Amino acid sequence: MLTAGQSIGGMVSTAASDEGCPEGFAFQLLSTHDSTWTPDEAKVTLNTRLDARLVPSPASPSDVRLAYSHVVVLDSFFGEAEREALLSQLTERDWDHAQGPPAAKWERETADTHLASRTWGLRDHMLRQLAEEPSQAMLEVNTRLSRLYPECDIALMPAEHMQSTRLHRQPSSKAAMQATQNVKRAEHLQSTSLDNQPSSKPLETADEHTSAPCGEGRQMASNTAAAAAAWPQADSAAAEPGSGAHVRQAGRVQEAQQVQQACDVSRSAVSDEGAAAHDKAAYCAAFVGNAPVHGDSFCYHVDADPAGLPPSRWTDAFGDYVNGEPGQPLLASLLLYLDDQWPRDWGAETLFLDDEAGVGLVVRPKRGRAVLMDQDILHRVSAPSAAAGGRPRYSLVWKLAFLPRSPTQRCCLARPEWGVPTSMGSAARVEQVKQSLTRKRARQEEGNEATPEGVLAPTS
Ligand SMILES: O=C(O)CCC(=O)C(=O)O
Ligand SMILES: [Fe+2]
Repeated sequence: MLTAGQSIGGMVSTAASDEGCPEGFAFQLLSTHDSTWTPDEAKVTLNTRLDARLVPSPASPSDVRLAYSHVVVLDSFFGEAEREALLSQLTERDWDHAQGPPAAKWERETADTHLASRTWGLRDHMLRQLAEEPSQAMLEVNTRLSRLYPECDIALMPAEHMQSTRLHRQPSSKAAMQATQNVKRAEHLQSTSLDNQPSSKPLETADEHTSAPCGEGRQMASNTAAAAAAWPQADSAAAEPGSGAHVRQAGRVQEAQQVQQACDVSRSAVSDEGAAAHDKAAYCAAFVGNAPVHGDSFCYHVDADPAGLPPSRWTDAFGDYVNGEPGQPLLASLLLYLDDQWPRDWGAETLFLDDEAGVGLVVRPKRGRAVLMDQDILHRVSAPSAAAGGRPRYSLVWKLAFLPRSPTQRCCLARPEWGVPTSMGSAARVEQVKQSLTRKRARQEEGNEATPEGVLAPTS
């Protein structure tokens, strides 16, 4: 374990220590093992950036920086041995997948938001096992990831510390909470808009979210009455800094309505069981298992956004910041597709959206394929087509925090050795502005005019 203070101060240690940190707050670094794998074995199929925006950046000289969200697709990141082992671990060896996932390990209690429909997700005991007893295959994946990003320490996202620690009144209505969240989102968008758009633009964007049948956040299973009791969340909370809209929620549906933004962690359970039936502590997982089947429906969500978390041990330690801020943990997800084969016409692609620009990306499930994404990017599963029959499309997602080793270091999914990432949507527009500034600067230098200043300096 590594404490927040240690990692961010550059004092890397694997000993558990809470010294100088909020009570009980410690990172669980990825466990690794010996491996012969080298990073050049992975094929970089996609290295892209979207969601360009100017954001406050206390660590940057000009107090603002140009932020992007990244999506990286790596093929041959893991081998057949790891894929088979992981799929067996999550199902059963020789399981007949045409019958759906095994009920002993999966339950149909997971949703993108508390309003969204339920789909298959791993049961709590499986999520715990993934976090607490990593299998050989997981150790190999962890090792490969750590080798790919040797300059950062990589930890499981401490989901349990990202839940609100404040007690609040019950919300007057879900709609009120949602509206407040969207005001928060709108404020965030306004403060970060590159085009200096009138305030109606981001607010419209926010309203679309309010009225959409699906809200934000794919949520995990089996959080409990304890979650609702410990972290009730309300309209008053939503109005406070740090309780923004981009948090995935945890909890069975009744609690989720109360907890609202309690915890990220991808998918949430929405069981019919009453809250009183549960007395164990809420379990917020750093893993998510997905098994979408034909007929399911999914919603765009972000996995987590450090600029919009409710007050928690996490925000006590790190405050509110935009993902990718120098010196702060980068929240990123690693997704592995686990099916042996997945023909194109079976669908079930992962979709990524640059909301501002209204364009996106499609990533097809493929054997040995891994996707790395910043957690603040809008994305969703798409359901398998009828052609897939009852067969689920399996994915396993690691929720991670990439920890910089110095206050100025910025962790980034796009590795320098892969070249400048392809810019899409709002990032492509920014690229155009940068090019025109570069041309203007060249003309000004020729004509000896003043040069425009540098927040648009190229970064990945
Ligand atoms: O499996 C996928 O395509 C995406 C899953 C996802 O978004 C999640 O687990 O948070
Ligand atoms: Fe997700």
